[in-house]
Amino acid sequence: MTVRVIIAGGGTGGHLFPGVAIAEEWLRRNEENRVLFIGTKRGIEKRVLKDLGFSLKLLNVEGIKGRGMIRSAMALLKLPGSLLQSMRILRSFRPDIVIGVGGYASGPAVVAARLMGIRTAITEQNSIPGLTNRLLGWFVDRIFLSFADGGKWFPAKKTQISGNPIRAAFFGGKPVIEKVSDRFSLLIFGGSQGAHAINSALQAALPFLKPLQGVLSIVHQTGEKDCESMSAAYAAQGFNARVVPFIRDMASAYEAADLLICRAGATSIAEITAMGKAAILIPFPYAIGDHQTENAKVLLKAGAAVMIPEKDLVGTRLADEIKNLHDHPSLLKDIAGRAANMGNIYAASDIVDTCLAMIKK
Ligand SMILES: CC(=O)N[C@H]1[C@@H](OP(=O)(O)OP(=O)(O)OC[C@H]2O[C@@H](n3ccc(=O)[nH]c3=O)[C@H](O)[C@@H]2O)O[C@H](CO)[C@@H](O)[C@@H]1O
Repeated sequence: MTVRVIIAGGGTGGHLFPGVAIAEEWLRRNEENRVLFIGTKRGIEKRVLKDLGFSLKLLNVEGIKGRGMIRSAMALLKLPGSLLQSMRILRSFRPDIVIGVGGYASGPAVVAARLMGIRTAITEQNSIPGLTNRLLGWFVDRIFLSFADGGKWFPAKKTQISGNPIRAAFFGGKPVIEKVSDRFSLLIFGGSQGAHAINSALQAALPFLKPLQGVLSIVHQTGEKDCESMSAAYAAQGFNARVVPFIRDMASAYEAADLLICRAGATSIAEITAMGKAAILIPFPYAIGDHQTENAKVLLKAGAAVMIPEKDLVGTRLADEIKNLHDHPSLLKDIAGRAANMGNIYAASDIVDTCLAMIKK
């Protein structure tokens, strides 16, 4: 049986990449299966899907919540148009199922599918869902949860705790970046868009990391804005670092790292645990319901990560945590081992199994 699947949504990597993981799994099952993505032109999907070999259709849709009265009203006015756009795409592609992965484009695409009698599902990566998914929960056939906690926002009989799907490269791929074996390798990144607070803290930490200068190997993803200034800061302090706005091959970057310094987005957490990596987590404190702190605490309680709340993020503290983990290899290894115990690499496979059963019914 061949299946035609639409993956709708994205915007940030935390929503899009679980969708990519599900798409990969459909194609792994049967290379005749067809997958189409629906997103927006401003989302990360526009920049990354083509290189991954996936087709993308764009909707003219924006976020409604938290954007001021006028912009919210304008976004609302665009909704009927994006619903019609979605229906045209669905009529032409004829999917067996539409899976919303969160983000603006998932709303109209999933509602259009529902109106047209096509099977629907959503994935919720966080323990506290965003507005689009909360509303879609009432319409869809199935809700796949990364965290059991997310369930309390949705009708219970539709939910399935599947875990957060991660791409195959994170657990079976061959690393292309060689690890520099005699160095202590840091991978610093701030979610899919970079994090100014982490970049600033690193700059402030560099003078205190001087004792490790000859030992550190650093890869730092800054986002677009801070790339130049961060490069200059490393050069000025005499550190050798590879500084980039975005990393395309994250699986290899994780693989080569001894220690990660990053936010605590749900998809980053799923990847860290699947790869069994030690991390210093610095949750983004303004995410809905402070859900990144909740994500980080799950690891913290299991001794599977170190956490620095952003309010405590100063150069000395960050440098001390890095030095401590460098100086105590057994501690680093224990943290990585406990993280590995929490990894779930079967989420995409479980989601595709359930979707197949829904389609066959
Ligand atoms: C600020 C905010 O609200 N962020 C949310 C957003 O985060 P964000 O989009 O940052 O998502 P995550 O941290 O969960 O995931 C980042 C994803 O981007 C990839 N990546 C990252 C950097 C890079 O250079 N290259 C790259 O490919 C990572 O491998 C990962 O797959 O979505 C997540 C999942 O809904 C939420 O939990 C986060 O709270």
